[in-house]
Amino acid sequence: MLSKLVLNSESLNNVLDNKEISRHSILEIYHNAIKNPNELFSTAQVLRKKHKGNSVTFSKKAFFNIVNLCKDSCSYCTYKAEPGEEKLSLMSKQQITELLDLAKKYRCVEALFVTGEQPEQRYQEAKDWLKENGFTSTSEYLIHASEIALEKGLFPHTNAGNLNFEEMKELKKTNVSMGLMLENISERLTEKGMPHYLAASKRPKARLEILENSGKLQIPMTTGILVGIGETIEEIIDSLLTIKELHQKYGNIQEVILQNFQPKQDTRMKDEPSADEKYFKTIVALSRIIMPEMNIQIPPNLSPKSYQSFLSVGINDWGGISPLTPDFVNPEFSWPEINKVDENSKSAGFDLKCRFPIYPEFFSFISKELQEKMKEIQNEEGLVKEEYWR
Ligand SMILES: O=c1nc2n(C[C@H](O)[C@H](O)[C@H](O)CO)c3cc(O)ccc3cc-2c(=O)[nH]1
Ligand SMILES: C[C@H]1O[C@@H](n2cnc3c(N)ncnc32)[C@H](O)[C@@H]1O
Ligand code: MET
Ligand code: SF4
Repeated sequence: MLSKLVLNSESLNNVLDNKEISRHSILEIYHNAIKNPNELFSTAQVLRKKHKGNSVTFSKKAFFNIVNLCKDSCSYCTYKAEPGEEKLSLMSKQQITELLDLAKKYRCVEALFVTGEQPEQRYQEAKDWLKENGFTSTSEYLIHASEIALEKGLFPHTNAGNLNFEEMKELKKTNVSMGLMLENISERLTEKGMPHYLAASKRPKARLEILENSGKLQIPMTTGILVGIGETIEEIIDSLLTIKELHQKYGNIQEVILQNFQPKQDTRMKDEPSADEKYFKTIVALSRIIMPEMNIQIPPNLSPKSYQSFLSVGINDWGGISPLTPDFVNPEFSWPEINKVDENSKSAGFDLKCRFPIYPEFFSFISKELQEKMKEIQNEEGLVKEEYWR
């Protein structure tokens, strides 16, 4: 397969020969791809086949919108609620338990716990809610929720923004993996008028520190970038190189999500265009050549008409797909039916597989107890797909 690909680009030939690629070459590849993307796309495809074969994975999940009060304000976000708003979510222990039971009935394997950024630091409502449930911090509550999830046979994956070292250390006991989007490594995007101006937790230094901590703790980590928020291509490439360096240093990045920005009413970015599909695809392919062995994910609901075409530019994962809860971050984009994703993956030439919220390559990072619990519901080949996508 490799020898069949005849490329004009010396840089892409180097990539196929497993040579390290410089920032300068990546930029050059990008600019050539803007004129004609074929060589970049076929290189990404070859690497994808080489490292991931013909399979594409997903995790069957339920999305727990634990608390959406948030001390930050990103200009693109409608997840965040203010006290009194209709969309405000403050899940009680009982609501969490009920949703876990329902998720189990639907045969979900993942409980995705999402929160705003340290809500109790800014809102009395959050403090009261924690107190009513018997806790003093959001992370304490998440630790408790994760324990119940495990008891019920679901595997927790928490993305609660910037948690500190001790909080992550505690959550590692029950979470098979955790998530934190880098978003972007650019300081410029935190300046006045930019999307992260009012979000201290999105300062690159702050996010990096958390990701570094996840490395020191050897937590299988999901991270990624948000594409289309006014960044330059240099800033995208620097963000991808940052993730690559983190992984070279600690070995714990299990997947990279490439999330395409979608504008929303009632946000400061409502009049900005959504991420351009050609631009987005080029970035997907660049990610594959920068990190040939990485698990690379795009959410299918954010490209409803064309998600399957991303299989031929380098992705190998669809992320969490929920049969019962909305995507509370992008509620206007419902998740496709798993059957449909199967069909579409198949007609593009790929084999859909169900995975846990931790990829098999990382099983050794987590406790024996957690590994045993996962083994209870799978056979030698992993999760039996037919059982998990109805
Ligand atoms: O695998 C993950 N996917 C995460 N995703 C991806 C999510 O499952 C969906 O695929 C996308 O939101 C699609 O809109 C998030 C999406 C959000 O919009 C907000 C938060 C997250 C957090 C995670 C996460 O921690 N891990
Ligand atoms: C949880 C993740 O959801 C993503 N996120 C937040 N708002 C949007 C939006 N408008 N469009 C796409 N993704 C978004 C961010 O990347 C955040 O980290
Ligand atoms: C909708 S964002 C949810 C997770 C966290 N608040 C973050 O931005 O990273
Ligand atoms: S994206 Fe996360 S940190 Fe930013 S406002 Fe929304 S909930 Fe808060």
